Amino acid sequence: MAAGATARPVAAATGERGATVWLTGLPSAGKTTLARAAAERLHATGRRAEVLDGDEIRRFLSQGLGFSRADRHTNVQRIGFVAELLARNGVTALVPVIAPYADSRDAVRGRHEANGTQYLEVHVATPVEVCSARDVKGLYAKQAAGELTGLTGVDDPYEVPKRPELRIRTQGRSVADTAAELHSFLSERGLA
Ligand SMILES: Nc1ncnc2c1ncn2[C@@H]1O[C@H](COP(=O)(O)OS(=O)(=O)O)[C@@H](OP(=O)(O)O)[C@H]1O
Ligand SMILES: Nc1ncnc2c1ncn2[C@@H]1O[C@H](COP(=O)(O)OP(=O)(O)O)[C@@H](O)[C@H]1O
Repeated sequence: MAAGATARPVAAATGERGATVWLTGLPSAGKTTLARAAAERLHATGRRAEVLDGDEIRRFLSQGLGFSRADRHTNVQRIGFVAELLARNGVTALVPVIAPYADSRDAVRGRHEANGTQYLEVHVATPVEVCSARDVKGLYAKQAAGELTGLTGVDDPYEVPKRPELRIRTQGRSVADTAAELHSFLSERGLA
C-alpha cells in the first residue's frame, strides 16, 4: 500500500476535517499568540488541534539548523511534512513559523494539495516597526546592537504572501479581537 494511504480513513472515521493553518509573519508579529489562542478555542469545543511551535521544532526536529536560506527552507519543509500528517488525520495543525520564502511556503502547499489535505496560509501582517517595539525575545535590540545579523524583516528577507487565505492586521488591535477574527475564519472553513 502506498505511504500515507492508511492514514486518511482515520479522519473519515472520526468525522473531523483537519487542515494545516500556517501563520507566517515577522518575529513578534503575533503568530504564536494567535496560534495558541486558536488552539485553546478549538480544544474548548472538543476539536483536535496542535500547535507546532517554531522554537520547539528547532529544539527537537531541526536541531543544528541555523537561519541561512537553505536551513530555513529545510526547517519549513520538515514542519510542513509533520503538519500534513496531522492534518490528514483530522487534526488542525496550527503552525506559527516565520517561513520567509514564498517558494518554501508554496512547496508545503503543493504537497498538501497533492495529498488532498486542506492548507490555509494566514499572514500575520504586523509592520516591522511594531514588531520591533514589541520585541518579545529581544532579537530586534540585539540586531540593533550589532550582536545578531540576518534577522528576518530587518537585514534578512521576508517575502510577503501575495494571496494568503487570510491576512490579519494586529497593529492597534487587541489579542482578543484578532483571535476572534482567526476563529471566525476557521469556522467559515468548517474547522471550528
Ligand atoms: N536571525 C533570525 N531571524 C529570524 N528569527 C530568528 C533569528 N534568530 C533567532 N530567531 C528566532 O527563531 C524563531 C524560530 O524561527 P522559525 O523556525 O519560525 O524561522 S524560519 O521559518 O525557519 O525562518 C523565531 O521565532 P518567532 O519570534 O516566534 O518568529 C525567532 O524568535
Ligand atoms: N492583536 C494582537 N494579536 C497578536 N499579538 C498581539 C496583538 N497585540 C499585541 N500583541 C502582542 O504581540 C506579541 C506577539 O508575540 P508572539 O505571538 O510571540 O509573536 P511571534 O510568534 O510572531 O514571534 C505578544 O506579546 C502579544 O501579546
